[in-house]
Amino acid sequence: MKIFSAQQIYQADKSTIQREQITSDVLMERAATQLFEWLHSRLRGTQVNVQLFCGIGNNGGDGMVLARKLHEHDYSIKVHVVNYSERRSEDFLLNLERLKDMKVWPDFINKESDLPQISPNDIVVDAIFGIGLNRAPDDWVGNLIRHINNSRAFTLSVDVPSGLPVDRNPWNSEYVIRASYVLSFQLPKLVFFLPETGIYVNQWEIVDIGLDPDCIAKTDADFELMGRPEVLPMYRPRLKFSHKGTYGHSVIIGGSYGKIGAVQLATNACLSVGSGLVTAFVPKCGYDSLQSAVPEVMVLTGSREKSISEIEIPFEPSVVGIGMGIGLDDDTVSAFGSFLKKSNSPMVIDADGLNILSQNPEMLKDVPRLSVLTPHPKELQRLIGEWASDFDKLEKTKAFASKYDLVVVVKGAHTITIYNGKGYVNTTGNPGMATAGSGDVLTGMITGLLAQGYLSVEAAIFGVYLHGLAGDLGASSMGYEALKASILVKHIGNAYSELFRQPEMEQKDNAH
Ligand SMILES: NC(=O)C1=CN([C@@H]2O[C@H](COP(=O)(O)OP(=O)(O)OC[C@H]3O[C@@H](n4cnc5c(N)ncnc54)[C@H](O)[C@@H]3O)[C@@H](O)[C@H]2O)[C@@H](O)CC1
Ligand SMILES: Nc1ncnc2c1ncn2[C@@H]1O[C@H](COP(=O)(O)OP(=O)(O)O)[C@@H](O)[C@H]1O
Ligand SMILES: [K+]
Repeated sequence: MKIFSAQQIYQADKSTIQREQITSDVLMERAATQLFEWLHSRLRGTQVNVQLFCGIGNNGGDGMVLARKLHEHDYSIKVHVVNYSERRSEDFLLNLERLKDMKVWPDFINKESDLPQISPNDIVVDAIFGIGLNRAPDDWVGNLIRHINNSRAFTLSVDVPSGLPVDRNPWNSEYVIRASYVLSFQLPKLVFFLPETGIYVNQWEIVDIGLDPDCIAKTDADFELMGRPEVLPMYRPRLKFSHKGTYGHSVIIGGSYGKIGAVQLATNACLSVGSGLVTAFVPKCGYDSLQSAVPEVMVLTGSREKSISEIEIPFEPSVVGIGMGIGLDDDTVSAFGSFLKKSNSPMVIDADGLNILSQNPEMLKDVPRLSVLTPHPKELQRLIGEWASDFDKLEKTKAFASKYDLVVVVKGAHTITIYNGKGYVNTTGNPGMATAGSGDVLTGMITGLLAQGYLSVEAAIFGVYLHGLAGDLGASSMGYEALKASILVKHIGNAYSELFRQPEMEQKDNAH
């Protein structure tokens, strides 16, 4: 699913209005009807107080329409107009009149007003600001937002949490609604998925308001949300008359004294994701443990006991995954550098492999194009330098990836794969995966997918999705805390099955 900028959303609104030959208030009515249906299907007439806070733009207009519909269905409502500007939108005014025609009289909140009482049992509808927010809310509006947050009432935000701009970080983090639930029109917003701004969104859901599908299809989005429908078509089926050679020979290079487990996890994951053959290249101290822990894996060793000082692979691997637990010894660094110089096909680089690149940036030119780099935030920072915000981080990563023609997997709660100026936002995974070695598992999986012929960007996106799904399945049986990296590996097979399971309630199962 595409993720649009505010400008692109306005364009899609405009194009829908033109194409369907409707007026903008018809689109607003349609949007707010969806909001009403959502709320009504959950409340089913329950006598709860609904307090609607509506701005004076079109987001407030949506709130006005919702208020009218709730009133028509005998809900107990209180409507507040947050009167932050005299420049009221036409559709807001139109719907304010329609509400008054039904003898519902909103109160107008301005700078001098007392803050309204909100009980924790009320439902708050937040329709103060939408995607039109372009500067910090005034302090009195910010205080009202804080008051709503402090009420602990269930807060349903219309389109976006008010006070959260869609293309930058908020000016003042206190002046943003902490939404219990966001109903986002047609498409999700990038801010829902970034660590600095995703904290304002507990759960979100798309409401389909029928925006022009041609316009959406034609518009190039900088970011895309990767759910099952986007990932499934990337799957490469196994062929009946295939053999292990069909699915590639992966080589995992890494490990040092005390860090052989990283290679064990990566090789195991590489096999489980479907690589035909897997060889590990480790220092001598890793030989026995690897041979007994993962009998399917072949093991090569270097000449040293505790670290890698040269990398010699006596055959042409389909793909190499390198860096986990490899350490930063001088000899390891030069072995890594020489290995890069003689490598031509895409590889996967993780952990200390990335740290070596950060410390020796002249090596970057030797990284084969279309290689996949999998940094966690600290490793990314060492590679691309400090950033001012998540938005800045993504721009800098895009520039870095384009400069060296690489795929960069920015790991996090919503891992974002960056390639060719675009970002692919992952939807699977959970906080149980914040555990030692889960990154090693991901590296092994992406390597194993490349071995099977997936293109670099697809191996990264598909691997990240499947890795998160394995984590979700693991967490569903054992919870977050006990989830360990080795359990992720055990669930890779289940994750494949889950990918192909037909959800019974696909239509309704779209909350996040
Ligand atoms: N355009 C359309 O056809 C549709 C728009 N819809 C709604 O319209 C919303 C966008 O509406 P608007 O463009 O009117 O914008 P908003 O309702 O988000 O904001 C209202 C106006 O306030 C002003 N403003 C921005 N920041 C401010 C601040 N800090 N203090 C005071 N004033 C400020 C801006 O001029 C802005 O246009 C969407 O989020 C969505 O809820 C929906 O009704 C669906 C259809
Ligand atoms: N809160 C979270 N939600 C979802 N996924 C997470 C979360 N925290 C970590 N992960 C995932 O777990 C992996 C952690 O990788 P990394 O930090 O490299 O771990 P390690 O170095 O221990 O192997 C990444 O794929 C990341 O996306
Ligand atoms: K809002």
